[in-house]
Parts: sequence; structure tokens; C-alpha cells
Amino acid sequence: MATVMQKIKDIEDEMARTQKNKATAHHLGLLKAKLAKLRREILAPTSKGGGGAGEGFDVTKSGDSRVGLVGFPSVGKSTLLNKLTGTFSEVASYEFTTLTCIPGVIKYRGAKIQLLDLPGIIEGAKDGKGRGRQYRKNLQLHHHSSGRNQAHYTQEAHRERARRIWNKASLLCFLDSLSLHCLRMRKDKGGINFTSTVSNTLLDLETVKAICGEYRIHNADVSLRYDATADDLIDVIEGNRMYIPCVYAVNKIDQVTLEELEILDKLPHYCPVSAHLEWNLDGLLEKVWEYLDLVRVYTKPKAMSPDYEDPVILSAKKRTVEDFCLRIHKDMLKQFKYALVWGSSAKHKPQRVGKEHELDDEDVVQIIKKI
Ligand SMILES: Nc1nc2c(ncn2[C@@H]2O[C@H](COP(=O)(O)OP(=O)(O)OP(=O)(O)O)[C@@H](O)[C@H]2O)c(=O)[nH]1
Ligand SMILES: [K+]
Ligand SMILES: [Mg+2]
Repeated sequence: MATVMQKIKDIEDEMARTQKNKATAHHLGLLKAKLAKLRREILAPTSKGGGGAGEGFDVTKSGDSRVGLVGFPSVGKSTLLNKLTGTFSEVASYEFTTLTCIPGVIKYRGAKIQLLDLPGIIEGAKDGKGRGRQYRKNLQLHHHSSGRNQAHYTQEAHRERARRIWNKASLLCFLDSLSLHCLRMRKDKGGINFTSTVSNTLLDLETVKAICGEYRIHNADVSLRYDATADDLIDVIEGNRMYIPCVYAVNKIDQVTLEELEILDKLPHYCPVSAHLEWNLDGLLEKVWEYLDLVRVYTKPKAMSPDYEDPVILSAKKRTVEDFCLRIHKDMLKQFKYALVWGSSAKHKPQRVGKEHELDDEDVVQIIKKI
């Protein structure tokens, strides 16, 4: 019987032989799904109770949201953590200085953001090499997103140079607080439905059906929120990826020429910094803040002025008055009568609202309780 490795090789050979075009798209999709399943077999722990696989780094979540620093060894992750949080994480010129996850806290605009310094990743980490599995479990990284973004930003001629700089000094700040599922599936009756809210060029119904079929999924609504690939779909089916926003902080710009900077400038979601010389750290924080998409809500006790020092931090996706109450106290809703809101979400000053009302950044809220 063919070994798993043999089977993988056979499929890879077949994929290499198969011409890429519309007619073969669904067959290629099918092969990719088979490949993903075989790879998972290899990665699955063979000994029972052996543990290890899939363990996250042992760090207690704290603060209003989390940001992980991910990047190749010696790109300056620890230097950045130290500068931004005042924590101590060892810095050295050799690779793999940091061997565990070191947390620090950034206090920014009234929010506490936990920053995680992580050991350097190596090629193939996403397939479970090195500490890849730990990464995956902990932050549920989406390595493809970097691939996709990188593919967009340069022409062929620039790609190699950009990659070189990229490998030398890029950090990915993965923002862990919001999960942005770009692809959604729902099991249901009625076969496979395929819809898309954006123009999609990479997947068609037949390919989607072929891939789903390989996983014995016969009823599902597959809806795309971006131009997803067959690999993306497989990831979602395998359930091992979460799509989270990220900022590409390109470090060590003190060592990069102006010409190189211009190339990097075409990166989407990009922010140049020098952690060592503390260049543009404010810019990075501002960008991270923007991507975290948090909402600050100031509480106003009765007959007193609002507390602007210590806002309640909500995510832009969950920012109703109810979410606000739950953050203050779990029993608050029981006593809730209505709320008064000042700020951009309010039509009057103040507006009287119910618990479904959605709050905006920097709104002021006073909760009126039942007597
Ligand atoms: N020129 C320059 N050097 C930097 C900068 N940031 C960090 N370095 C240097 O890069 C080297 C590696 O920095 P670290 O902070 O240890 O890198 P790391 O990404 O945490 O490395 P690992 O933990 O080994 O993965 C050190 O010698 C730093 O002094 C920078 O902005 N400019
Ligand atoms: K290092
Ligand atoms: Mg380090």
C-alpha cells in the first residue's frame, strides 16, 4: 500500500502535470483538498496522549485586546516589545533568542492592549514545523493572507528584492481581538449554494462542489466575502484558520535605502518603523489602533461629569448598550430601564435609548436603572 508521503507525491505530480484553466479548476480544487487531508494525517499526533501538538503558548489573556508579533528570527520583535511596553524581553543578534511567548501591555487611548512577543517563525511553520502548531493554536494565524497581500503589491521585477527586505525586517502584528471570517459555511438542506458579495475570479460552483464533496459535505451555503482561493476554502472546511486583520510593520528602516523604502511603500497594511531608534512607533500604534477597531465609551454617573480617564472598551462589532452593560456588571441588565447617550451615535443631547442602541467611539453613556 502506498504510504501517505507517496500519495502526497503522486497528487503533487498530477497537479504539476495538469494545466491551469477554467476547465481543470474544479479538478485541481479536488486534488488540493485531497492533499490537505493527507498533510493533516501526517501532522496528526500518532501516539495517543502524547500531547504537544496544538498546544498554545501559555499566556493569560489580559487587557481589552491582544496583538501578537510574528516574524522571522531577529527581525526585531523583542526590541519592539521592549520599546512599546517597557517589558524586558531579551534582544540579541542571533536567531531564536526568544523561545517562549513574552507578554507586555501597551496603554493607549485609555485601552490596555496586550502585546505578545513570540519566538521567530521559520518557513513551513504553518505546516507544523518548529513551533508552527503552537502559533496556530495560540493566535490562529493566517499565513496565506500575507502571501496574498505580498503577491499584489509588486511587479515581478521588484518581488525578489521586496521579499529579501521583507524576510530581514518584517513583523506581522496580528490583531487578535476581532475575528474576521471572510468565508462562511453553514450546514443545511438544499445542496451546495455558492454566493459571493464581491466579484470572485478564483472559485466557481463546480470547484466548490468538488472540494465540499471530498469532505462529504453535501449541504452548505458557501458565501465569499473576498476573492478566495481553493486553498482558502479548504482551510475553512478544515476549520483550522481564522481570518484576522494584520498590520505589516517593517522594522529596521534605518538600514534600508530610500529606493527600497519606495518599494515597500506599495505594501498594503504597511507601517515602516525602526524599533531600535524608536522611529515611527507612534505611527505604528495609531495604525494598530485603527485596525483593532475599538470603541471607547465613557460612563457618566448620575449628576456627575463623565469619567474620561477610564473608558469601557468595546469592539466595533459588539457595541450596543447591552454589550456596554455586560462589560460593567453581569447583573446590570436586570436593573436596566433605559440609557442616556451623548455623542455621535445620539440624535439629541442626550438621546434616550434602549439596550439595542449601537454606540460610537467616544460616546458618553448614563444608565438609568429601574427603581
Ligand atoms: N538597525 C536596527 N537593528 C535592530 C532594530 N530592531 C532590532 N534590531 C537588532 O536586531 C537584532 C535582533 O533583535 P531582536 O529584538 O532580538 O529580534 P527578534 O525578532 O526578537 O529575534 P528572535 O527572538 O531571535 O526571533 C538585535 O541585534 C537588535 O538590536 C532596528 O530598528 N534597527
Ligand atoms: K534575535
Ligand atoms: Mg525575540
